[in-house]
Amino acid sequence: MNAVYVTPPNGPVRATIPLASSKSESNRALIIDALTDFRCELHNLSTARDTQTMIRLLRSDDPVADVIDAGTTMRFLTAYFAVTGRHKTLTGTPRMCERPIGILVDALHLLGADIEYLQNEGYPPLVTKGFGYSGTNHVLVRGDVSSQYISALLMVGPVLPHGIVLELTGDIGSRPYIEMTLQQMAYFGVEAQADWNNKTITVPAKAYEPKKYSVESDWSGASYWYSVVALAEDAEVELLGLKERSLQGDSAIAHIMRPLGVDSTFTDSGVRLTKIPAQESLAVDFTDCPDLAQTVAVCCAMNGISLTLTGIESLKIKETDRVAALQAELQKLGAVLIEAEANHRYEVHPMVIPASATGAARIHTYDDHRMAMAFAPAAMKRGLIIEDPNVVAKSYPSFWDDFGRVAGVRLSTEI
Ligand SMILES: O=C(O)C1=C[C@@H](OP(=O)(O)O)[C@@H](O)[C@H](O)C1
Ligand SMILES: C=C(OP(=O)(O)O)C(=O)O
Repeated sequence: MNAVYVTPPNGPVRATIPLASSKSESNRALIIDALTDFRCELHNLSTARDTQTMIRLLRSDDPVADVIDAGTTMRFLTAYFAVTGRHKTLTGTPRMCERPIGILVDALHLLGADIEYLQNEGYPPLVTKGFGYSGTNHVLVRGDVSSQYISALLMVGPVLPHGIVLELTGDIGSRPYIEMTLQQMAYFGVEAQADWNNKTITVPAKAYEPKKYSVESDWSGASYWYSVVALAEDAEVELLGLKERSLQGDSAIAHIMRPLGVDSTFTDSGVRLTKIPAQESLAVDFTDCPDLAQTVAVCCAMNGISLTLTGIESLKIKETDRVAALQAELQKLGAVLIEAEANHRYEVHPMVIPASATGAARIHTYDDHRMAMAFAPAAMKRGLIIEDPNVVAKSYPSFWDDFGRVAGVRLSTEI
């Protein structure tokens, strides 16, 4: 499918959505399971390509592990293969080979891992060649580039002879993902001590306990449905399998979307979204929840809400440079995203350019699942074409099936 044409609903939106499960939780559970020699019983693992790739690569004897475009899979497997002394080449898409990994590899080197870069220093592809404990278990790791390096080190920490002590430097981004890692480790019997004031996390040397574990539905995937409800004239949507008290930091979408006009009522089966009046402007710090930034930016742009965004620096090193991608595509909807100050404050100004002057909106998705899914809800207001729609397979393979089930939204493939 080259593109999909999405048209606005012709009546009220009523839908019950069985969400995909979280790829973040799944990928952590899979690494921990591997460290118990696959003795856990994992339920409701995500169908996301990132998770399916993790499952395949953990079980494979192939000397080359191609993670495709999965950041967590690349970072978590690098630590796992390194510390377990495996000889593996880790590679991925051209974009994956532009996403930095030097901070993690430096830390693993210090612990005693033998890792070599195959092309560019600090970037995949790389090869893990063996492990001889250095005697050092105390490592300094920057906290302001990607939390995935920290999660990767924490999960392999218990199998090192003296555990691991991580001292985080700089601001800490995506901290809820680090907390998710610590909570999943605790569930499997390894209690780490996190001292957030001193930015130090101490993990004991201890075997994980093999257990049953069931993965929750994906709050990041839920965000697109919040945007649908905010943008549709009349909407009520129920999202199944979500919990109010979640391991996932992206559950923050429930609070962020309230001033944007969406109320959340938690039920035994999930959460029901209904419409309430929206504010005219909003400021959101995305430091803890970077994956929500695109959804909220598009939602505000389409609903005439001025948005101030902070904490979005990490967006530049994700599946694409998401700041640049948003800037280019929001323009097609008549809105602009500008860097307001050099101190990383950005603003979305909705509808600066009259819709009549912008022509048919054909949204380019930049090999980024979240570009496709963040822009799709704009179809509540106007017809649009989303290019390369299958990109959603990375985290939410059934996204278009679910979207097509929304009453009155018509999807047609466009060649
Ligand atoms: O650990 C995880 O599961 C993730 C951490 C975040 O990355 P950063 O820590 O690089 O921001 C997030 O953007 C990504 O989608 C998933
Ligand atoms: C950034 C993301 O994933 P990753 O870094 O794991 O590729 C994402 O899913 O938005």
